[in-house]
Parts: sequence; structure tokens; C-alpha cells
Amino acid sequence: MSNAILIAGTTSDAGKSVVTAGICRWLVRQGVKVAPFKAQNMSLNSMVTADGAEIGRAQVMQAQAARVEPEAAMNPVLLKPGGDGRSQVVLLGRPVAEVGALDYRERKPYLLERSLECLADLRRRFDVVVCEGAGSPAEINLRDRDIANMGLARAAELPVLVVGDIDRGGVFAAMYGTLALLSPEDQRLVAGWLVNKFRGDARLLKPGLDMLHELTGRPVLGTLPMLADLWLDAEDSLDLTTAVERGATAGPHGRDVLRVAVLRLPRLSNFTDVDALAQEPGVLVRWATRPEELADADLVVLPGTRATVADLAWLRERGLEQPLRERALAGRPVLGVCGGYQMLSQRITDSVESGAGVVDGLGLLPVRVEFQVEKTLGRPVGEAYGERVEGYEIHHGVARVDGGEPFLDGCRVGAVWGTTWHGALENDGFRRAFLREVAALAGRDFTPAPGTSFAAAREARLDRLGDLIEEHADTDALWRLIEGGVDGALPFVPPGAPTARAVEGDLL
Ligand SMILES: NC(=O)CC[C@H](N)C(=O)O
Repeated sequence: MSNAILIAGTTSDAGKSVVTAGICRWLVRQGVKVAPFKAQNMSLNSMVTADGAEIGRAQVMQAQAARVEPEAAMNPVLLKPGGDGRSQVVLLGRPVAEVGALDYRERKPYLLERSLECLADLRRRFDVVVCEGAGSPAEINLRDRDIANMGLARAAELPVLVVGDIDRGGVFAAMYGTLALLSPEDQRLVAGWLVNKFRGDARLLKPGLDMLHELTGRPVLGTLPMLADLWLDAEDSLDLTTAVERGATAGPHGRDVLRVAVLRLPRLSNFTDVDALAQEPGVLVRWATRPEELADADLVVLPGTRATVADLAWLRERGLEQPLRERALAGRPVLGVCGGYQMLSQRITDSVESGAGVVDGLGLLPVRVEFQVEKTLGRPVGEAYGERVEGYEIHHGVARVDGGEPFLDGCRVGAVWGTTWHGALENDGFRRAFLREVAALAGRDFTPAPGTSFAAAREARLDRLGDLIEEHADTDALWRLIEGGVDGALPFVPPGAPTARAVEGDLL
């Protein structure tokens, strides 16, 4: 009994997260109790579990696909890059260190042990665990300390499926090469292929799939079509554009559309905050990095960021401070969320995240921010516009409010709102009330559509992923692999892994 599988990919963005979620949804529909797992996630898009642990957003989405409560064990290691070559290491939901790439390498054996414990624990409590790899399993320079791909598969004896992105081209070479650069022991676990993002004619593809099978001794277990408008809580910033650009919305409910400009901060975190806006019929969400892009926006959003002070400096360098001040003075709407809210403050004292000391904020809200070593992680519940609001918070900076009108945990002055809560806009009643007010202040004849449910839309997307697997993958073969592991000896494809060379010098 294997009761687990690892979904690896030939590249980042091959669709591992989506395939993992689709398999979770397919299995739960069959009555299987299933959990997602990713040993190590590098992402600035995270969420807080019910028991207060910070994990990658993709695993939260996959847990929703599996209809189970997300928990720390599903993503034991989360790396949050700071853009300065260093990352915050979050272990089992709590930050434990700030490290550079070499330091991190040193910690990997320890992190692999913790990850294996979590996986073993999940395997005890669930019928099946669907594991997601990270990047590619054939990163030959990193294989000796790998904890998320073949390192994990070997230690936990997981059968591996490799997903390839046919849309970017070179999928046969990528699949063949991925296998051929693995050692015989690693290759033993690679059981098959999944072609993802296919938009051509299946009859033309078929001979290629047969040849790949012959060349590698491993079958293609499915060809999944491109779902162009599928838009999910993406895993990392590579997918930054998908949340907004793929959120093709329906037309406006009133006569006007509402234009939302979201500042594309360099270290933007939790960009999923704007998903719910992008999904609202008649709301046009786009990223902005220049002053002129704010001019016609009815609402400007300053989103969360992993590096508040550094991104505030970026905002100033880009000449965005003045237009934001002018907007606020003219009573034109601005919303700051978490790091964006911190920027709207009078003053930021930060000897933790940036080490910059005391920095002037934009001064648009009567708030002072002081960074703490201890990270605040929580799932607050409150009320605004008479509507219940559930959110989540992930921050070191603590905001002290001294004036304005209360707004969630933050405040509002004129048309400027700030809160540390992420996810607030996912609450339908609150989002509609907020957008109604934005529309009124912006002088737009815009009415939010009454029936839009963010949760229902998310659920429908997860269902489509389940359908994708059911309709386009060989689910019998998939089940045999999950249940029984790799069946029999698979051929070795030369040359295999090159001999490992030592890593030298300072990588930073
Ligand atoms: N989630 C966020 O936007 C975090 C803001 C800021 N980097 C902090 O840690 O306080």
C-alpha cells in the first residue's frame, strides 16, 4: 500500500498545483479521505490555518479541493523570499529564521526530517496523500539536498508522476531529459507522465506520446487541456498576472464599470486579496506601477508586501506618492491592506524587517506602526457596513490607530481605508457594501451584482479541476499507482545523474 503520490513537474508553472488539486477533488468525490502535501514551498502567497499556522496558499486551495481543513503539516516548510537574497523560513507555520541560500542548504537535512514526520503523520490520518513537488526534480546541482522532489520521494517511497507544460513547447525533451538526468534509484520511482495545457489536436499528439512511452518505458497517464480562464490561488509570483488577467469578469451590473488599480509592489504578498474584486461583474482590476495608471482608477489598492519599508521606497522612487496624496485629498478611494496599510501610516519604526529604524509613512491615516520580532498570525472575525467579515493576518508590523473612523482592525479617514486583514474582500456582503461606497465616491453608476458568491466561484473552479482529471486522465492507472506504488521494474534511461560536485563560495 503506497497511499500517496508525488506530482513533480518538468518546470515551475507546469501545473503541479492545479493537477494536485484536481487529483484531490477527484479522490474526495470517490469517497477517499485525501490530504495535499508540499514539503517546501517558496511563496509570498500564504494563509493562516484555523490553529494559527502560516502555510502556502496553494496547499490551502488544495485542502479546499480535498474538502478538508488546511493544517500546518500540509506545508511544513514555507520560504518567503525578501528580495534581498534572504528568505524567511517558516517551519510548521511559524517563522524560525532568516537565511541566505547557503545557510538554507545547511538546514535542509533537518527540514527533510521534519517534512517526513509530517508526511508520515498525514499518511496515518488520511487514506491518500497527494504530494506536490517544487520546481523540477532534475535540478542536478541541488539534488543532494533536495527535500521536495526526489529526495522526498526516495525517503518516503512515493511513486512519481511528472507533469509537463506542452504550451511552452519542448515537452518531450523536457520529460525525457528530466528522467535521464536522474540516478537509477530515483528513476525507479518515476512511473509516468501527464501532459498539461494542451490545445492542439489529440490525433496529432498521439504518436509523440507513444514514442515517449517507448523511449522511457513510462506511459502518459493523461493529456489535460488548457483551461485558459482558470484562475486559482497561485503559488508564487510567477503567476502574478493570472489572478487578475484571467479573471475575465462579466459585464457591469449598473451602467458603469469600476476601475481598480492595484500597485504592483516588488515584494507583493497575498495578491489573492484582489481575486474577489477581479471576479465581481463589472470590476476591472489591473496592476499599476506608474502614476499615470492611477489617474482613471476609481479605487487604488496598496496590497500586502513582504518588505514594507523597501516597497515604500520603491513607491516613492516611482513617483507614486504625490498622486496618492492628491487622490486622498480629493476624496478619491484608496485601500491599504496589511503592508499597504502600514505604508499609509504616519510613521513606521522597523528594526526587524528592513532594519531601517524610523521611516515616514505616506501620512494618510492616523496610525503608527512598530515592527515586532514576533509575527502576528491570526484569523480575526469582525464587522463592517453591518456585514460579518472573516479575514486572516500575517505581519510583524503592529499598527496603533489614533483617530479616524474604525474600519475592521484599522481605520478610515475620508476615502482612505486601511486594515491588516487579508481576505476581507472575499466576504460577499462586505465586498458589495464596500464597492457600493467606492462607486458612490467615484461618481460611478456601478452596482455590484447581488448574487456573486466568492466561495461558490472558488468551489466551481475546484470542481473543474476534478473534472479535468476525471475526463482527461487514466484514473484507473492513477489509482493503481496511488494504491500500489510503482509496479515492477521500470527501465533505466541513461546517462543518469552526473556525479555531484561541491558547492563553493558565497552564493549571495
Ligand atoms: N502581510 C503583509 O502585508 C505583511 C506586512 C509586513 N511585511 C509585515 O510583516 O508586517
